[in-house]
Amino acid sequence: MSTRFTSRIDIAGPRGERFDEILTPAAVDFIAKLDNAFAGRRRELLDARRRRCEELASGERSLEFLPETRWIRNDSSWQVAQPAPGLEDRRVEITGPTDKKMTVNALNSGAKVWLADFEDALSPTWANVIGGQLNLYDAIRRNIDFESNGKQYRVGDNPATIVARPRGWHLVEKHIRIDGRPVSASLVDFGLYFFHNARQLIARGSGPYFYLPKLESHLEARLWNDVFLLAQDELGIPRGTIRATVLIETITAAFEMEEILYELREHAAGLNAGRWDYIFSMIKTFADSGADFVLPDRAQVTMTVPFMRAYTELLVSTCHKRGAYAIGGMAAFIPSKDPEVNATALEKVRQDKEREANDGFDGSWVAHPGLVPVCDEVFSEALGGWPNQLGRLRDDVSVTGEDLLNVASAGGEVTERGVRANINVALRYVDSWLRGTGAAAIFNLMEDAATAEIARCQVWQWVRNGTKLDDGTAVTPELVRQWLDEEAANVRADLGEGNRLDDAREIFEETALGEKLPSFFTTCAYARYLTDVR
Ligand SMILES: CC(=O)SCCNC(=O)CCNC(=O)[C@H](O)C(C)(C)COP(=O)(O)OP(=O)(O)OC[C@H]1O[C@@H](n2cnc3c(N)ncnc32)[C@H](O)[C@@H]1OP(=O)(O)O
Ligand SMILES: O=CC(=O)O
Ligand SMILES: [Mg+2]
Repeated sequence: MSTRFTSRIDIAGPRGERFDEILTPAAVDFIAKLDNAFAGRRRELLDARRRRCEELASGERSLEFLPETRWIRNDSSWQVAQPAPGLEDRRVEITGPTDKKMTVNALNSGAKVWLADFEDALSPTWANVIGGQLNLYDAIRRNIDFESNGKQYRVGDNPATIVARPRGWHLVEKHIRIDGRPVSASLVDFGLYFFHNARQLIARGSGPYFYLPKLESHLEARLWNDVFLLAQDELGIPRGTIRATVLIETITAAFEMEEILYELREHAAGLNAGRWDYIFSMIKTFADSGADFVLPDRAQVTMTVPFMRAYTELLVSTCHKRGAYAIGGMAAFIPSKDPEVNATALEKVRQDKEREANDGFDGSWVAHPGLVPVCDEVFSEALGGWPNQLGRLRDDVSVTGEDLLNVASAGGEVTERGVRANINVALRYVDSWLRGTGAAAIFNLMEDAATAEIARCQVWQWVRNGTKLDDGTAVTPELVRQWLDEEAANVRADLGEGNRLDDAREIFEETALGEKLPSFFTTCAYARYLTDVR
């Protein structure tokens, strides 16, 4: 179905129940204003990404702290905005998709913040995108009570502060078209949430807050800042009301952390160490740069390997120098009904949070309500009565560009088990994503889009480099195809009827075994499988 709101805007896609409450003419018009103002710059920045990527791959260029922005790093006079209402204490942040049940559960989880996810944990079907907006709309207005399986769901008295995470700049939303062009998915997710909820949130003592994913440069942060300025002006909301926490989850952004905070300083709340996409970015950026950049099995790339420590140490010291919160990342372990597995998971999460708290982070992420208490306990002890650790300036930290790029420092090895694990988890996750679920529990771990990206990129890198396994066998396309057949058969036996394994396999083959390494599996898989709109 296709409905014309104005001469320029088309909404294509099924009209779900109450979708018209989100896709009002005024809201869609607001998206169109954002698109008109920023679509061109978005395209230019995506071109700049591509050019930089090619230059890095060909060795024409290397990564360094930018000489032209040294003045920003050397100017000690600037700080980011003061913490906004509801964001003063961020010791525990729960993340999760915006389906109805998870929305209520996350808000009631005891976490200080809920990252309402339209990104790594989203399968961007039209139903999920607009349904998620509806759930947020209802939850903010305390109008989301329901019953399911005999359990009452109702937002309690002290809910978490909502921080919405729109999709990244690389994605489009094909169901909203302006002059025939699909609109930036970032602008759709941001725009609809902001348009409908900013005033409500402010009236309730909170505000319109965002996590910004997958930025690759400070110029992309500048674009977001300009989006915020226009959006606030359009709705007559004072500039500086929005707060944004930027995920540092690409290697190029790690070289521009201070500049990113500077660009957004009027709206900046902090930086987050998005470890999974960071690993993905590291592999992708240097996939063709030779053996020195080949990472070992995914399970061996932990937060304690030197190049990952360099990144988190730099993040904390950069944030605290500028009065910004440093928020830790996601340990993938989730609670289990098996007491032994559960105890191990809780212990692993505890160790992860202890390391972050000791390093000076102001809070961290958990994937499940059952992990809120452990994160709370660890950070409460480290904070010692304060809402943050901004006072810990970490002047002792000195991280060089070489430290950030020292992939070889990870050591470790590549094994048959590691290759098979990547194939297996990628198939399972992509199957889930194609069926509309963007976060899944797989072998007692929380897996999302970043996992599948790491898994298929590692395979590509190992094949490209003819990497030798621990037993001396080289990783070849033929070997991977043989293991792919075997792993697909195993996975099929578990998934049963109605699975999308054949499609998942096709996506894996294209994105892990093709001649070129695609930037994201989500972009092509979205266009091919999640929408009929061409
Ligand atoms: C790389 C990154 O970007 S990390 C951030 C993105 N990823 C995420 O946000 C993933 C968040 N986590 C999840 O989605 C889920 O925890 C999963 C999919 C991993 C597991 O979910 P489930 O299989 O439902 O777990 P489980 O059965 O243990 O859930 C128990 C209860 O907790 C709820 N729950 C589990 N995780 C969450 C969550 N993150 N938010 C809110 N509620 C949750 C379930 O809805 C369920 O509620 P119920 O008792 O009312 O039915
Ligand atoms: O978004 C978080 C990450 O780790 O990736
Ligand atoms: Mg991420």
